[in-house]
Amino acid sequence: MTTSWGNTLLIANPVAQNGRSASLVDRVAGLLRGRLPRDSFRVELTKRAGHAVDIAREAQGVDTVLVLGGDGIVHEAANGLMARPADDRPVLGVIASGSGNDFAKAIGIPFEVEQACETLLACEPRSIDVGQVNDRFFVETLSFGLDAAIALDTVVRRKKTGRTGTALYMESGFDQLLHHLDTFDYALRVDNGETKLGQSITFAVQNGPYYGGGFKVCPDAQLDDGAFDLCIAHPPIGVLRACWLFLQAKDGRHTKSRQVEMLRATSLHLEFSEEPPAQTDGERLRGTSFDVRMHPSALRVLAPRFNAE
Ligand SMILES: Nc1ncnc2c1ncn2[C@@H]1O[C@H](COP(=O)(O)OP(=O)(O)OP(=O)(O)O)[C@@H](O)[C@H]1O
Repeated sequence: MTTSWGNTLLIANPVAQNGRSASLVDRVAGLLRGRLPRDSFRVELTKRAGHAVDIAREAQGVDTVLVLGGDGIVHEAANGLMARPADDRPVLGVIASGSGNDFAKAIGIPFEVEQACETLLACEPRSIDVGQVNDRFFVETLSFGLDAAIALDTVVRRKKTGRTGTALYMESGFDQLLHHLDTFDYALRVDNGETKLGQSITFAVQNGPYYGGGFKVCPDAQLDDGAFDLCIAHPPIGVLRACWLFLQAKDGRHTKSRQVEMLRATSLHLEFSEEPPAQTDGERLRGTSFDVRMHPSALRVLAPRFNAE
């Protein structure tokens, strides 16, 4: 079987999903070695947080970078690849073995690793847009406030309990909803228009539709439409109403609520009066001032389809 992959590097995060990912590396490597031309495939394990950025940025003579891990390792590899000139940017492929795997879901990669490898081997590269917030790139999600607090809380909770996925996000979600329903004052300028002041409980800027282990916060977000979809939940929202909206968001049914504002943008400037909890692709982000811009069709990914159900 021939693929269009060329020289292929697998970057594997052995600590993803509380270390369960480590046991998958040999399985994936064995499977792919058997299907790719001799000497065209090698594996590198990450040794520390941030390592995948360096590996992806510095890989020489590589045409395709595959990652094995969660949204964090996808985020890091994408940042490494985006630091390279566009004409020397390998294609990205994802084998999901993380806890949330929102990006893999958005590009239609199955979560079972053998199926993921078969799917990747059968598909051609497709271009996706990449977002940038200050000096960081992101492929799926950027959010501030309650939902970011939930995403960050899941990391702590997962280490304690070993739980993962939607169940974990639900557990963190209800805890944050009951105890940290905070409001953040913001000033927002969309596409160089007028600056508008507002208050938010959650503020999401999505490239793809998912965050938080499959919550469809912006159901219409498309990875290849050259624009961000925004979802802003405005106060006042009581605890019961917030819990209801949270459950609705699992299937993207929250968007018609009167407290929820949906927007589209290709660039935005966002200032908060105090530092909110913030995440991008599930990784913590710090600060109060955020410039967000779009890089249309900047990265090629191995994807059978976009925005899988
Ligand atoms: N060898 C390593 N040692 C410690 N941390 C690492 C190592 N390699 C990567 N990391 C860090 O692990 C974190 C989590 O990685 P990843 O997202 O792949 O798994 P996950 O958290 O289980 O999945 P998800 O993000 O989908 O919930 C990232 O912040 C990454 O920087």
